[in-house]
Amino acid sequence: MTTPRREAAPAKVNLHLHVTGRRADGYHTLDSLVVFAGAADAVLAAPAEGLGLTLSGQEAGLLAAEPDNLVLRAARALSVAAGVPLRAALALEKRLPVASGIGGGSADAAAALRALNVLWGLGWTEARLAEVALPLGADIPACIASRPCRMGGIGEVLAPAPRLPGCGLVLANPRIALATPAVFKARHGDFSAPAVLPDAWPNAAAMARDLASLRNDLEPPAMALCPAVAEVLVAIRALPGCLLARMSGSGATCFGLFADPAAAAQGAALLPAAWWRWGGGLHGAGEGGV
Ligand SMILES: C[C@](O)(CO)[C@H](O)COP(=O)(O)OP(=O)(O)OC[C@H]1O[C@@H](n2ccc(N)nc2=O)[C@H](O)[C@@H]1O
Ligand SMILES: Nc1ncnc2c1ncn2[C@@H]1O[C@H](COP(=O)(O)OP(=O)(O)OP(=O)(O)O)[C@@H](O)[C@H]1O
Repeated sequence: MTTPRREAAPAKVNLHLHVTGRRADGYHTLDSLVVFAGAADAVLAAPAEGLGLTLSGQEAGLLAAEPDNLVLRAARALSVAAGVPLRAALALEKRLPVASGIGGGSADAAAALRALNVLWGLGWTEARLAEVALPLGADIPACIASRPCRMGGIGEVLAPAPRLPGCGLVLANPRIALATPAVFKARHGDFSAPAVLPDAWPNAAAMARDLASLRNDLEPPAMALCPAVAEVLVAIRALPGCLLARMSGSGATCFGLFADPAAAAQGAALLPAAWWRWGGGLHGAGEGGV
């Protein structure tokens, strides 16, 4: 039996998120510094006669009833675009909370595309996969890369991020799902200018200082829809060693920035057990995590 292709689907974290405009089709243009956390789902792809998806993991429950998982939609879109038969046994290990602002569904779709790119022997570039993926979700191009990046356009314009220092992240979600369209709809006020960022930060404290002058423009509307976001931010800010706390994406997950993964893991353990919480390092930084 062939070993299935396994791809990590790490959580996306928007360290800042400025809404810079609104297009005629209703989508918003964004400026965001995006990083990926060690917290991740996983997608496995193995050869099969038809298409199938199995779900496992502690966050799979909410998705079980959905006929159109983003993993299956991504597989169908790639099969059509590449002109190859829709054949794969897919498995999703779901650990990230659903509809929580850390792009779990987008990360899963991106991981499925990367896995099928190999399984089907396509050899496509990330940019070509991203073109297929964008109609399925604005976050998927960034998730295909799963590397720190500066996001522009509606999510499809990706530029290199500043060189990041070693750091730790806490992620916490009050277990309240927030729908992205509702949060964008509830946003009022002017648009923001894109941020001005340096080429590199010497350490996490310097990074936190610069990020503190920026915002997540979706935080106020998300808080109006889900007041628990404010509570999560207060709790993260109070953790020993927390350098900055902010909401990610359209919420309700918030992050805390720490000097290193160990401090973040210790901090996460102090948050209420009723919340989904995680602490560790960036994806690919060889971190642990709780
Ligand atoms: C807010 C972010 O999390 C920041 O990374 C993402 O832009 C959201 O990306 P996503 O969940 O993949 O979003 P999609 O599934 O493409 O869009 C859901 C809905 O959010 C709104 N939306 C999304 C992305 C964007 N740049 N402008 C928008 O206005 C639109 O109403 C859209 O119908
Ligand atoms: N594999 C999947 N994982 C999560 N959600 C999925 C998946 N497949 C389909 N969905 C649907 O997509 C919706 C958005 O889920 P997701 O977890 O990506 O939201 P999000 O974290 O708010 O994303 P973003 O940060 O990109 O706005 C869910 O409400 C769910 O109905």
